[in-house]
Amino acid sequence: MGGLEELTKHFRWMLDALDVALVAFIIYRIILLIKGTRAVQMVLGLAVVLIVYVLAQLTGLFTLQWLLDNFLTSIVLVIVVIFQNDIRRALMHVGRNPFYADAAYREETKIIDELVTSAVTLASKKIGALIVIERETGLKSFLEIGVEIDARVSSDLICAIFLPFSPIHDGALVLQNGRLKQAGCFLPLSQNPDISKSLGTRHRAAIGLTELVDAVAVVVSEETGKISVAVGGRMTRDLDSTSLRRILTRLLDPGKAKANR
Ligand SMILES: Nc1ncnc2c1ncn2[C@@H]1O[C@H](COP(=O)(O)OP(=O)(O)OP(=O)(O)O)[C@@H](O)[C@H]1O
Repeated sequence: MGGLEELTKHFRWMLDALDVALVAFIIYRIILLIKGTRAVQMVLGLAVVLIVYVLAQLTGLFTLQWLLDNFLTSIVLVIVVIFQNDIRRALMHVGRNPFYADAAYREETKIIDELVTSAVTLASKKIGALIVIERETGLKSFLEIGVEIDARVSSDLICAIFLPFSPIHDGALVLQNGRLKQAGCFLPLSQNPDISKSLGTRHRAAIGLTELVDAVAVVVSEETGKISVAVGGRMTRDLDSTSLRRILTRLLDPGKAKANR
Protein backbone atom coordinates (compact mmCIF):
# COMPACT_ATOMS: atom_id res chain seq x y z
CA MET A 1 0.00 0.00 0.00
CA GLY A 2 2.83 2.31 1.07
CA GLY A 3 4.74 1.22 -2.01
CA LEU A 4 1.85 2.23 -4.27
CA GLU A 5 1.61 5.64 -2.56
CA GLU A 6 5.33 6.11 -3.03
CA LEU A 7 5.04 5.12 -6.70
CA THR A 8 2.11 7.51 -7.42
CA LYS A 9 4.03 10.32 -5.64
CA HIS A 10 7.03 9.60 -7.83
CA PHE A 11 5.03 9.64 -11.04
CA ARG A 12 2.64 12.43 -9.93
CA TRP A 13 3.40 14.68 -12.92
CA MET A 14 2.75 11.79 -15.32
CA LEU A 15 -0.58 10.98 -13.66
CA ASP A 16 -1.56 14.68 -13.75
CA ALA A 17 -0.72 14.84 -17.47
CA LEU A 18 -2.74 11.65 -18.08
CA ASP A 19 -5.61 13.10 -16.04
CA VAL A 20 -5.69 16.31 -18.11
CA ALA A 21 -5.35 14.36 -21.39
CA LEU A 22 -8.26 12.04 -20.46
CA VAL A 23 -10.55 14.94 -19.50
CA ALA A 24 -9.59 16.82 -22.72
CA PHE A 25 -10.34 13.67 -24.76
CA ILE A 26 -13.74 13.19 -23.07
CA ILE A 27 -14.66 16.87 -23.67
CA TYR A 28 -13.51 16.57 -27.31
CA ARG A 29 -15.68 13.46 -27.88
CA ILE A 30 -18.68 15.17 -26.23
CA ILE A 31 -18.22 18.24 -28.48
CA LEU A 32 -18.05 15.98 -31.58
CA LEU A 33 -21.18 14.18 -30.43
CA ILE A 34 -23.24 17.32 -29.86
CA LYS A 35 -21.85 19.53 -32.67
CA GLY A 36 -24.66 20.38 -35.09
CA THR A 37 -27.41 19.24 -32.71
CA ARG A 38 -29.76 21.14 -30.45
CA ALA A 39 -27.58 20.12 -27.50
CA VAL A 40 -25.20 22.96 -28.44
CA GLN A 41 -27.89 25.55 -27.63
CA MET A 42 -28.56 23.73 -24.38
CA VAL A 43 -24.89 23.76 -23.39
CA LEU A 44 -24.71 27.50 -24.20
CA GLY A 45 -27.88 28.10 -22.12
CA LEU A 46 -26.36 26.15 -19.26
CA ALA A 47 -23.16 28.21 -19.46
CA VAL A 48 -25.23 31.42 -19.16
CA VAL A 49 -27.07 30.02 -16.12
CA LEU A 50 -23.71 29.10 -14.52
CA ILE A 51 -22.33 32.60 -15.11
CA VAL A 52 -25.46 34.17 -13.60
CA TYR A 53 -25.15 31.75 -10.65
CA VAL A 54 -21.52 32.75 -9.98
CA LEU A 55 -22.42 36.47 -10.27
CA ALA A 56 -25.35 35.96 -7.87
CA GLN A 57 -22.95 34.33 -5.40
CA LEU A 58 -20.37 37.11 -5.70
CA THR A 59 -22.91 39.91 -5.34
CA GLY A 60 -24.98 38.24 -2.63
CA LEU A 61 -28.29 38.02 -4.55
CA PHE A 62 -29.54 35.29 -2.20
CA THR A 63 -32.99 34.61 -3.70
CA LEU A 64 -31.61 34.25 -7.22
CA GLN A 65 -28.84 32.09 -5.86
CA TRP A 66 -31.36 29.86 -4.04
CA LEU A 67 -33.43 29.51 -7.24
CA LEU A 68 -30.43 28.59 -9.41
CA ASP A 69 -29.10 26.29 -6.69
CA ASN A 70 -32.29 24.25 -6.88
CA PHE A 71 -32.24 24.28 -10.67
CA LEU A 72 -28.61 23.18 -10.90
CA THR A 73 -29.02 20.29 -8.45
CA SER A 74 -31.63 18.73 -10.73
CA ILE A 75 -29.81 19.54 -14.00
CA VAL A 76 -28.02 16.16 -14.15
CA LEU A 77 -31.41 14.43 -14.09
CA VAL A 78 -32.76 16.78 -16.79
CA ILE A 79 -29.73 16.09 -19.03
CA VAL A 80 -30.07 12.31 -18.58
CA VAL A 81 -33.78 12.44 -19.52
CA ILE A 82 -33.22 14.67 -22.59
CA PHE A 83 -30.20 12.77 -23.90
CA GLN A 84 -31.11 9.24 -22.86
CA ASN A 85 -30.81 7.87 -26.42
CA ASP A 86 -27.37 9.43 -26.98
CA ILE A 87 -26.10 8.25 -23.61
CA ARG A 88 -27.34 4.72 -24.34
CA ARG A 89 -25.64 4.80 -27.76
CA ALA A 90 -22.35 6.10 -26.32
CA LEU A 91 -22.29 3.48 -23.55
CA MET A 92 -23.05 0.70 -26.04
CA HIS A 93 -20.16 1.91 -28.19
CA VAL A 94 -17.76 1.88 -25.21
CA GLY A 95 -18.85 -1.56 -24.09
CA ARG A 96 -18.89 -3.19 -27.52
CA ASN A 97 -17.42 -6.69 -27.66
CA PRO A 98 -14.25 -6.68 -29.80
CA PHE A 99 -15.12 -10.16 -31.08
CA TYR A 100 -17.97 -8.55 -33.03
CA ALA A 101 -15.52 -6.28 -34.86
CA ASP A 102 -15.22 -8.56 -37.89
CA ALA A 103 -18.99 -8.82 -38.20
CA ALA A 104 -19.27 -5.01 -37.93
CA TYR A 105 -16.58 -4.57 -40.58
CA ARG A 106 -18.42 -6.91 -42.97
CA GLU A 107 -21.68 -5.11 -42.24
CA GLU A 108 -20.14 -1.70 -43.00
CA THR A 109 -18.60 -2.93 -46.25
CA LYS A 110 -22.00 -4.33 -47.22
CA ILE A 111 -23.62 -0.94 -46.51
CA ILE A 112 -21.15 0.72 -48.90
CA ASP A 113 -21.99 -1.94 -51.54
CA GLU A 114 -25.71 -1.24 -51.15
CA LEU A 115 -25.15 2.53 -51.39
CA VAL A 116 -23.04 2.17 -54.55
CA THR A 117 -25.57 -0.19 -56.18
CA SER A 118 -28.48 2.13 -55.40
CA ALA A 119 -26.67 5.25 -56.64
CA VAL A 120 -25.64 3.55 -59.89
CA THR A 121 -29.15 2.14 -60.45
CA LEU A 122 -30.80 5.51 -59.79
CA ALA A 123 -28.27 7.30 -61.99
CA SER A 124 -28.87 4.89 -64.89
CA LYS A 125 -32.58 5.74 -64.72
CA LYS A 126 -31.99 9.47 -64.12
CA ILE A 127 -33.86 9.41 -60.82
CA GLY A 128 -32.72 12.19 -58.49
CA ALA A 129 -31.55 11.26 -54.99
CA LEU A 130 -29.84 12.76 -51.96
CA ILE A 131 -28.42 10.36 -49.37
CA VAL A 132 -26.68 11.59 -46.23
CA ILE A 133 -24.49 9.38 -44.06
CA GLU A 134 -23.92 10.50 -40.49
CA ARG A 135 -20.37 10.18 -39.12
CA GLU A 136 -19.13 11.60 -35.80
CA THR A 137 -21.40 14.65 -35.66
CA GLY A 138 -25.04 14.02 -34.78
CA LEU A 139 -27.63 14.93 -37.41
CA LYS A 140 -30.59 15.01 -35.06
CA SER A 141 -31.41 18.65 -35.64
CA PHE A 142 -31.87 17.95 -39.36
CA LEU A 143 -34.31 15.11 -38.77
CA GLU A 144 -37.17 17.18 -37.44
CA ILE A 145 -38.91 17.22 -40.80
CA GLY A 146 -39.29 13.88 -42.55
CA VAL A 147 -40.58 10.36 -42.16
CA GLU A 148 -38.93 7.85 -39.84
CA ILE A 149 -37.98 4.57 -41.51
CA ASP A 150 -35.39 2.80 -39.33
CA ALA A 151 -34.62 -0.04 -41.74
CA ARG A 152 -31.61 -2.11 -42.81
CA VAL A 153 -29.69 -0.47 -45.66
CA SER A 154 -30.75 -2.09 -48.92
CA SER A 155 -30.32 -0.79 -52.45
CA ASP A 156 -33.84 -1.91 -53.39
CA LEU A 157 -35.35 0.10 -50.54
CA ILE A 158 -33.23 3.17 -51.34
CA CYS A 159 -34.31 3.03 -55.01
CA ALA A 160 -37.96 2.59 -53.99
CA ILE A 161 -37.76 5.65 -51.71
CA PHE A 162 -36.55 7.88 -54.55
CA LEU A 163 -38.98 6.67 -57.23
CA PRO A 164 -40.80 9.82 -58.43
CA PHE A 165 -44.23 8.60 -57.27
CA SER A 166 -42.99 7.62 -53.81
CA PRO A 167 -44.51 9.96 -51.20
CA ILE A 168 -41.07 10.34 -49.55
CA HIS A 169 -38.86 10.86 -52.62
CA ASP A 170 -38.46 14.61 -51.98
CA GLY A 171 -35.65 15.71 -49.67
CA ALA A 172 -32.77 13.74 -48.19
CA LEU A 173 -32.55 10.16 -46.95
CA VAL A 174 -30.44 9.98 -43.78
CA LEU A 175 -28.35 7.01 -42.63
CA GLN A 176 -27.56 6.84 -38.92
CA ASN A 177 -25.65 4.07 -37.16
CA GLY A 178 -25.70 1.92 -40.28
CA ARG A 179 -29.47 2.10 -40.74
CA LEU A 180 -31.80 4.00 -43.04
CA LYS A 181 -33.16 6.35 -40.42
CA GLN A 182 -35.32 9.01 -42.02
CA ALA A 183 -36.48 10.12 -45.49
CA GLY A 184 -37.77 13.46 -46.75
CA CYS A 185 -35.39 15.50 -44.61
CA PHE A 186 -34.83 19.17 -45.35
CA LEU A 187 -31.19 20.27 -45.34
CA PRO A 188 -29.71 23.79 -45.17
CA LEU A 189 -28.74 25.18 -48.58
CA SER A 190 -25.19 26.40 -49.08
CA GLN A 191 -24.82 30.15 -49.52
CA ASN A 192 -21.38 29.78 -51.10
CA PRO A 193 -21.33 32.16 -54.13
CA ASP A 194 -18.58 30.09 -55.80
CA ILE A 195 -20.83 27.08 -56.38
CA SER A 196 -21.48 26.52 -60.08
CA LYS A 197 -24.76 28.06 -61.27
CA SER A 198 -25.54 24.76 -62.99
CA LEU A 199 -26.06 23.11 -59.59
CA GLY A 200 -29.58 23.35 -58.21
CA THR A 201 -30.98 23.00 -54.73
CA ARG A 202 -30.36 19.24 -54.35
CA HIS A 203 -26.62 19.72 -54.83
CA ARG A 204 -26.62 22.94 -52.77
CA ALA A 205 -28.36 21.12 -49.91
CA ALA A 206 -25.66 18.40 -49.97
CA ILE A 207 -22.90 21.03 -49.89
CA GLY A 208 -24.75 23.15 -47.32
CA LEU A 209 -25.10 20.31 -44.82
CA THR A 210 -21.50 19.16 -45.20
CA GLU A 211 -20.28 22.73 -44.58
CA LEU A 212 -21.82 22.44 -41.11
CA VAL A 213 -21.19 18.82 -40.11
CA ASP A 214 -18.80 15.97 -40.99
CA ALA A 215 -21.50 13.87 -42.72
CA VAL A 216 -21.03 12.51 -46.25
CA ALA A 217 -23.70 13.27 -48.87
CA VAL A 218 -24.24 11.26 -52.06
CA VAL A 219 -26.20 13.04 -54.79
CA VAL A 220 -27.69 11.57 -57.95
CA SER A 221 -28.72 14.21 -60.45
CA GLU A 222 -32.15 13.82 -62.01
CA GLU A 223 -31.11 16.10 -64.86
CA THR A 224 -27.80 14.51 -65.87
CA GLY A 225 -27.81 11.12 -64.11
CA LYS A 226 -24.41 12.00 -62.63
CA ILE A 227 -23.30 10.89 -59.18
CA SER A 228 -21.52 13.30 -56.81
CA VAL A 229 -20.24 13.12 -53.24
CA ALA A 230 -20.07 16.12 -50.90
CA VAL A 231 -17.95 16.28 -47.76
CA GLY A 232 -16.60 19.26 -45.82
CA GLY A 233 -18.53 21.65 -48.11
CA ARG A 234 -16.74 20.38 -51.25
CA MET A 235 -18.25 18.28 -53.98
CA THR A 236 -16.59 15.64 -56.17
CA ARG A 237 -18.65 15.17 -59.32
CA ASP A 238 -19.18 12.71 -62.12
CA LEU A 239 -18.34 9.50 -60.25
CA ASP A 240 -18.74 5.96 -61.56
CA SER A 241 -19.28 2.90 -59.37
CA THR A 242 -15.54 2.31 -58.86
CA SER A 243 -14.68 5.88 -57.87
CA LEU A 244 -17.82 6.15 -55.71
CA ARG A 245 -16.90 2.93 -53.85
CA ARG A 246 -13.33 4.16 -53.40
CA ILE A 247 -14.45 7.53 -51.98
CA LEU A 248 -17.06 6.03 -49.67
CA THR A 249 -14.61 3.40 -48.42
CA ARG A 250 -12.07 6.13 -47.64
CA LEU A 251 -14.60 8.43 -45.96
CA LEU A 252 -16.55 5.83 -44.05
CA ASP A 253 -13.43 3.74 -43.42
CA PRO A 254 -14.76 0.40 -42.22
CA GLY A 255 -11.15 -0.70 -41.54
CA LYS A 256 -10.66 2.16 -39.08
CA ALA A 257 -14.01 1.48 -37.49
CA LYS A 258 -12.83 -2.11 -37.02
CA ALA A 259 -9.57 -1.00 -35.45
CA ASN A 260 -11.36 1.38 -33.07
CA ARG A 261 -13.63 -1.27 -31.68
N1 LIG B 1 -33.04 21.89 -48.80
C1 LIG B 1 -33.22 20.67 -49.32
N2 LIG B 1 -33.03 19.58 -48.56
C2 LIG B 1 -33.20 18.36 -49.08
N3 LIG B 1 -33.56 18.12 -50.35
C3 LIG B 1 -33.76 19.19 -51.16
C4 LIG B 1 -33.60 20.51 -50.68
N4 LIG B 1 -33.86 21.36 -51.69
C5 LIG B 1 -34.18 20.59 -52.75
N5 LIG B 1 -34.11 19.29 -52.44
C6 LIG B 1 -34.39 18.14 -53.34
O1 LIG B 1 -33.94 18.49 -54.62
C7 LIG B 1 -35.03 18.47 -55.54
C8 LIG B 1 -34.91 19.62 -56.49
O2 LIG B 1 -33.70 19.54 -57.13
P1 LIG B 1 -33.19 20.66 -58.12
O3 LIG B 1 -33.59 20.27 -59.51
O4 LIG B 1 -33.56 22.01 -57.66
O5 LIG B 1 -31.67 20.49 -57.82
P2 LIG B 1 -30.46 20.05 -58.72
O6 LIG B 1 -29.27 20.25 -57.84
O7 LIG B 1 -30.51 20.76 -60.04
O8 LIG B 1 -30.69 18.49 -58.88
P3 LIG B 1 -30.97 17.65 -60.22
O9 LIG B 1 -29.69 17.64 -60.97
O10 LIG B 1 -31.36 16.33 -59.65
O11 LIG B 1 -32.09 18.33 -60.94
C9 LIG B 1 -36.25 18.60 -54.70
O12 LIG B 1 -37.35 17.99 -55.36
C10 LIG B 1 -35.89 17.92 -53.42
O13 LIG B 1 -36.11 16.52 -53.52
